[in-house]
Amino acid sequence: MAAELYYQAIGTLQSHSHLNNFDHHQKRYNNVVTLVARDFVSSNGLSIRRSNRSGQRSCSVIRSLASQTSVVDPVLSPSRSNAGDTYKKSNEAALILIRHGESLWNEKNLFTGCVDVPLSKKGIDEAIEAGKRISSIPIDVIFTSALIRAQMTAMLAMTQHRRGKVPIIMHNESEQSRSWSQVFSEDTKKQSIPVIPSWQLNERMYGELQGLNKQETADRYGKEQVHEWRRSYDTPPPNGESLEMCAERAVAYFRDQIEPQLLSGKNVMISAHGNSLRSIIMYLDKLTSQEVISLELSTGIPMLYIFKEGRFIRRGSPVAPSEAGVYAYTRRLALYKQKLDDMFQ
Ligand SMILES: O=C(O)[C@@H](CO)OP(=O)(O)O
Repeated sequence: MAAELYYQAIGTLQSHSHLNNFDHHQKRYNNVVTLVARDFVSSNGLSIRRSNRSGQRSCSVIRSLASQTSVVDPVLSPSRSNAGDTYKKSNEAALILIRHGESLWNEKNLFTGCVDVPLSKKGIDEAIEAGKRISSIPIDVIFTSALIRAQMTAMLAMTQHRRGKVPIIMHNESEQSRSWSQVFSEDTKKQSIPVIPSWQLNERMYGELQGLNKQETADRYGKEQVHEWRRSYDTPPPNGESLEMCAERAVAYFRDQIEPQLLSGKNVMISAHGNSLRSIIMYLDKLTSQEVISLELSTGIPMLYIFKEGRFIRRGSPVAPSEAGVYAYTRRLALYKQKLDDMFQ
């Protein structure tokens, strides 16, 4: 078992990159992943000392404790696990970030922003593939943007999850929608995962570029100008949002609504967009406004962080065709997977 898990860690060392054109940070992430592997080996009984040197960063002060969701996963419940004590002590939570699969406008190379376009056939396949990669990672609550491409991605990914819980969209738009979508069985609630949509996780509003072809726009305004609109931190596209403006609402939402869930031990998946996730990753990894320029996210590749002792620790990003062998599991994640193996094999 220890050896198998060690090789999963090594697998991650060899296959962690989802960040294109990101050499500088690649080195930093290599360090992090190396430390992850050391930590991992150490937690499996081998005597390799854990170093403090890492790219891990402290997260900001958690400002509030949100109410707990009613969903308690029996797989994680101490009473159902011989590793219950470990769960209590480890006090960690998984955070999965996923950019939606390819949309019909990604396929056509059009600026999309807040236009609500569904996934392409390729995007559907990517979402299902992403689901396979995270099928053994615990998920207690899902946050998505209000846009269908992020919601489709989350739902399609969850069809692959081995735990088999049902993702249910929470309709909090009005008192009536809340009341009309109530569930009256505690058992059924326990077999459900709340999916919380919010506009704050939407793609950056692309202003007057929405619907324009990216190549034609570059031909017209120049490659440099378009690159600045697309990747700079503080230059907004005409009448649209800069990454900085997008970060103001996406990171605030993350801090107010998502961090408290992680702090209370909930495992969270966020399904969102290239730029809303870039701004969140900038916050998690403490990137500078210069560094974030070269951060590119691929469609449909899940990224895993562990939230532990107030810090976000990147655990690698799988690029292999299946979930097995791509993540360096923490001890807690390995136990969860083992429990699923025991339950479903
Ligand atoms: O068009 C968009 O909404 C985004 C994401 O697809 O494009 P960009 O890569 O320019 O941020």
